[in-house]
Amino acid sequence: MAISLQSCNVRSAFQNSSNSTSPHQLPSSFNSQRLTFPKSCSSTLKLHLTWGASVAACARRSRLQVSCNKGVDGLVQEEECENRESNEVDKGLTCVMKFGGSSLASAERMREVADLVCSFPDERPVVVLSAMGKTTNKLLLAGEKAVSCGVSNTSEIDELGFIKHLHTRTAEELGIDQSVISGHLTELEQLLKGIAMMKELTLRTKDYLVSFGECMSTRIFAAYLNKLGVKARQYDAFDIGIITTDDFTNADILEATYPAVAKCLHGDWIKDPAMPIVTGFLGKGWKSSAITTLGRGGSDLTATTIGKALGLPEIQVWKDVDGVLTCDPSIYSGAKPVPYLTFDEAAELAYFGAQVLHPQSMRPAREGDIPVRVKNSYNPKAPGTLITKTRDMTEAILTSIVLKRNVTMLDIVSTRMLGQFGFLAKVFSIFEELGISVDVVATSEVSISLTLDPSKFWSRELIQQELDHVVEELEKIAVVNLLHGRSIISLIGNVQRSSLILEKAFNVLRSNGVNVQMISQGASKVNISLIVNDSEAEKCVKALHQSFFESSESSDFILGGGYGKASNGALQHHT
Ligand SMILES: Nc1ncnc2c1ncn2[C@@H]1O[C@H](COP(=O)(O)OP(=O)(O)O)[C@@H](O)[C@H]1O
Ligand SMILES: N[C@@H](CC(=O)OP(=O)(O)O)C(=O)O
Repeated sequence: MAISLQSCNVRSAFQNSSNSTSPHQLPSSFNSQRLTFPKSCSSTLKLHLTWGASVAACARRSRLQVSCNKGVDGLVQEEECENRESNEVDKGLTCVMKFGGSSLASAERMREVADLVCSFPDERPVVVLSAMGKTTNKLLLAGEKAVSCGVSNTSEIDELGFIKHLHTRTAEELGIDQSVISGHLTELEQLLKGIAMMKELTLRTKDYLVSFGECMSTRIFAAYLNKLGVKARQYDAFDIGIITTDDFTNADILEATYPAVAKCLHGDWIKDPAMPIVTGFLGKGWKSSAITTLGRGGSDLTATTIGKALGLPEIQVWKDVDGVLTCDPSIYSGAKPVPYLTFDEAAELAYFGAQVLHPQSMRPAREGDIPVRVKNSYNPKAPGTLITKTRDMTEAILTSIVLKRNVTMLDIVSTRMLGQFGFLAKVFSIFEELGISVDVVATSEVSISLTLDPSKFWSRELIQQELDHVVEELEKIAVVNLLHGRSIISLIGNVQRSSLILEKAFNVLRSNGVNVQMISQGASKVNISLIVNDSEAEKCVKALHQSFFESSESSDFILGGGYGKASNGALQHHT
């Protein structure tokens, strides 16, 4: 019998639990990755493991059943590994399939998604669902209206009517009992009345409010699968151990989540196999025990978190496009699917604003080294995008172009009151004190250019008063120029070929008469960011796309001057 421990560390010795007083029985061979036990050792074993990765992951890979005996919060867990190469375990869960709101807009779409889920006979997926269509936006709007409309008018809020109609009609068209969602619809209306009474919508209440979307879509979908004869079980993420910080509307997943989710989903599967249908986007604050959300688009993160917790071999994220595209199709309809990406490229793309993936969603997949496939639920035959740790970069130049609009830029030039270290340290300490995040930075000895993103959807909005305060503080040590209405164009690709990318990009921009105001190449080595005026940004993306992805000609031109390397290694250019 062998257990591949992957990243679990073995802390102490082994015991044959059938005789707990016997001396510790060491495995016949041992290294940090793999334990091999004598053949005779087929009964229940107790292992003392330090959590480094989900023990369920080990179990799946080694086809052993693992169950936690203790809570999820201690570092050292006592595990029982039973050598059960039985059918249930062989037929364990095989992948995560996540469907976003764009895949779940109507009863018709729910039917298609159900067909899709059931169309892979060898797959036994954990299904993660977002709210139907535009439900989350409508819930937020209903909440905002409730603040000022008066208690007696809450029932008349248009968005409440829309949500009720969408969900009751969907249930009706799928032929499932309205009781599956009627309790939630009543509770939603009561919540809106509560908001109207209090005349306030706190972040905590916002999270509770939007949770109704995912709670209802998953209940409808699970009931529909059961009606089709496919045994399914609905789960609310906040009840299965998705434990987060208490940062309402933008919570982070905590480590305790992984063993807790594995214990719950794997345990239930072993006892009574049924397809798990889990709410995306939601969690439970570890201090408050209240419902939290993971930031807009957070169901992608739920999917990768569950994938890592269960150590599943693949995570599928189903969208309404043929995978990750070479740029946002709403900016340029000529965007094409990107067949392969690394986790780093995908994370950078998401961080710099490509709506297709949640910015944090690659982290669990990278940590668990689990491939993520982005597929189109409207066109399942399309190959989609496969995201893995590494890929063949020999031919790669540019992968994707990402545009982030409405960015504020600051040019900060030292008055030389402080030395070089003092200047940089002081500038960044001001941002830290004010809790403002910085996106793109380029520095020289005496100047810093950086961007602040007021529209960043996973952080709070910056208001003018805060910006004025930043400028006031910075002006104590520098001359500051605040520039609104800028865009960041991120060129994601093989930065080993940055000279070629820059030659080509600058040639395109120059021939379009565009002045680049700052450029920065981050330490991640997969992204070069260019800052231009908002008004010129779309034109730039189209021209860059045509040059990089639609022209057969490679770079056979040289662009002279205009940018240099800053002392910190960041490339920079100022107009
Ligand atoms: N580089 C890109 N590749 C693919 N889609 C993109 C890209 N940039 C923006 N998008 C947009 O992201 C959308 C898919 O993401 P999202 O709406 O979050 O899907 P879902 O709700 O299904 O999770 C697409 O419809 C597309 O308009
Ligand atoms: N429903 C949430 C969470 C989510 O992930 O949605 P989607 O998968 O449709 O982007 C939102 O709209 O933000």
